[in-house]
Amino acid sequence: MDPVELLQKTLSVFSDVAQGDNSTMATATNATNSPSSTNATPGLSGLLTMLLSFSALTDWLKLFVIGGAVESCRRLLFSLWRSFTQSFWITATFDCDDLSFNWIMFWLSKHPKWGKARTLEVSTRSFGLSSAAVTVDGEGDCDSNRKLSYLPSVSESYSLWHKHRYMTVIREKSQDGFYRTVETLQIKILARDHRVLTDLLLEAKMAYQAAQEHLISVYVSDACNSWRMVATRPKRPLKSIVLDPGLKDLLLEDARDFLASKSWYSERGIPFRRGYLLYGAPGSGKTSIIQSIAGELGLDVYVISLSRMGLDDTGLSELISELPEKCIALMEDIDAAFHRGITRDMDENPNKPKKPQDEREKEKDEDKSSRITLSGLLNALDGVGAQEGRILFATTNRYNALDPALCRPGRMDLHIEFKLASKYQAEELFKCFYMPSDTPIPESSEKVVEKPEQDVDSAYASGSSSPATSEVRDLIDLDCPSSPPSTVATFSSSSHTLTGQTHRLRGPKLSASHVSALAASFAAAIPDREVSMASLQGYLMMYKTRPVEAAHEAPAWVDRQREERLQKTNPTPGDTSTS
Ligand SMILES: Nc1ncnc2c1ncn2[C@@H]1O[C@H](COP(=O)(O)OP(=O)(O)OP(=O)(O)O)[C@@H](O)[C@H]1O
Repeated sequence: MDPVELLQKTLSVFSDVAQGDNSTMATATNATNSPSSTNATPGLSGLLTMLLSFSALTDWLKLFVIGGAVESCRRLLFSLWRSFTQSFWITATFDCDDLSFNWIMFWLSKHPKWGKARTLEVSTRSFGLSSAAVTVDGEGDCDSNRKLSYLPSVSESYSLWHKHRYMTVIREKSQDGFYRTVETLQIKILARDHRVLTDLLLEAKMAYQAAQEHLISVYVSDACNSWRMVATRPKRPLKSIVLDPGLKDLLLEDARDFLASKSWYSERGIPFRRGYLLYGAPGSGKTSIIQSIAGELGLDVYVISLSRMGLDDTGLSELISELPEKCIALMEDIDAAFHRGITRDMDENPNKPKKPQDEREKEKDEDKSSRITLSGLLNALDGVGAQEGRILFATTNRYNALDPALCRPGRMDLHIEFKLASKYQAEELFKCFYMPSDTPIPESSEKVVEKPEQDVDSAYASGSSSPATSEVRDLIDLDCPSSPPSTVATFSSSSHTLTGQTHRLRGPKLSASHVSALAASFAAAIPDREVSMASLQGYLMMYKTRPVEAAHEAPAWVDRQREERLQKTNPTPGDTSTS
């Protein structure tokens, strides 16, 4: 039909309808006694009849159908095109809560692209790798392994080439349901083969692990009972911990052997878990040896705090079942979880003044907040949900207070006592402190004592300026055992030859044999099993750069310690200063 004709018809219909309506209204107004509304019906019904018989309607319908089909085709083609183009890309998204996010961000931070980018983010983040102070390139002391890094900016799209592959990078930040800022990173790689992404991830992970080589990661549980990495700690060298002969090897070899025996355990149907209970005097090295073993075995440490507010048996089970297969789970002061209220101090010293009221109230509140029961702990440790492959270390100062069920083999397989310092430990600790860094510390002190004790005194009197021998290839180096000697300004004082200006270079030059002699003299002054290794360390710290004095003053220090202990156990009436 001709459009003009169509328009004319439509207009005439509308005018008919309008006329019909007007006549209806006039009839209703003029003839009130016999209101007749039937006059309106012919108008509407006429319109409907006309519309239905109207051939244009079919044309309209055709128009809708054809239009709909065209739009559907357009959309289909568009999505096909998108799928086609996407088939050339691999799109990977990394969530900030996932460990892979750290790998890829660390890898990105090392990419040269950001050194030239015009828009970028400057960041001091270490991605869980280091807590060292941040240094900027060109800064004086750039030894630090933690540098200011350049990263892609948020909400910008970047393109870069890596190993002849084109990729784009987009970082996004948003808020989750808890108003927490969540960050995601999207990497699109122009490649069809998935191996490209796997290779990239592997590369990022290896780079991350290489940077992590000297660190252990420490995880704690959050309020949602998920593990969260909170810190990285430098690996503590095993040789820096002095225990009775054989103890370190026993622990380390046992743990190493366990990790290598998965099939042995499964063949015999024994749960693949190992527990160590380290108990004994405070400050005797329990925590330190665990940190060191974690470093030696390359395992991360998962700290299970049984007294954490809100943690109940279910939460504990969840946490333990979510431990990774190879890790160290650490429960410190395991006795405290069930015997709070009896503090160590009260145990050791019944005469100790009572704690203030508010502190006791706080402790009571903590008691209420911890909902772990012994049976809950026992089930979590070796119930059906307990993780396989984990090594559990538990420490306590009150061995006898522990429930036998907790200590039984299967839960705690090895019980190792850590005692107060022996003479042997005192001597070795002294050597650890003062032995020139590249001199191996001999295992047995007896073999290396070359100088008689009077030599020590005379050395002290003469200012310890023993001539440097070929054994002394480095200065006494406390902080950085493996760092090379720096240029040194040497000068003599009345008592010592002091060298350099920095802390680590201020020690007197002593030969290994001289240090051994001083160590023997020191050990002779330290009574067996009377002071803790932590107090010995504290004492030696006061003489960081004065080994001769440290050895010489030791007897007086021991006397003072004894006096203090005596005072603590028998305080003079009215004296509240001891704490
Ligand atoms: N055997 C040791 N060899 C070297 N250093 C030690 C030794 N024992 C303790 N120390 C030093 O004493 C400090 C405390 O040690 P650590 O925390 O390991 O003791 P602990 O037995 O776990 O104490 P607590 O039972 O109070 O937790 C650390 O700084 C550590 O360097």
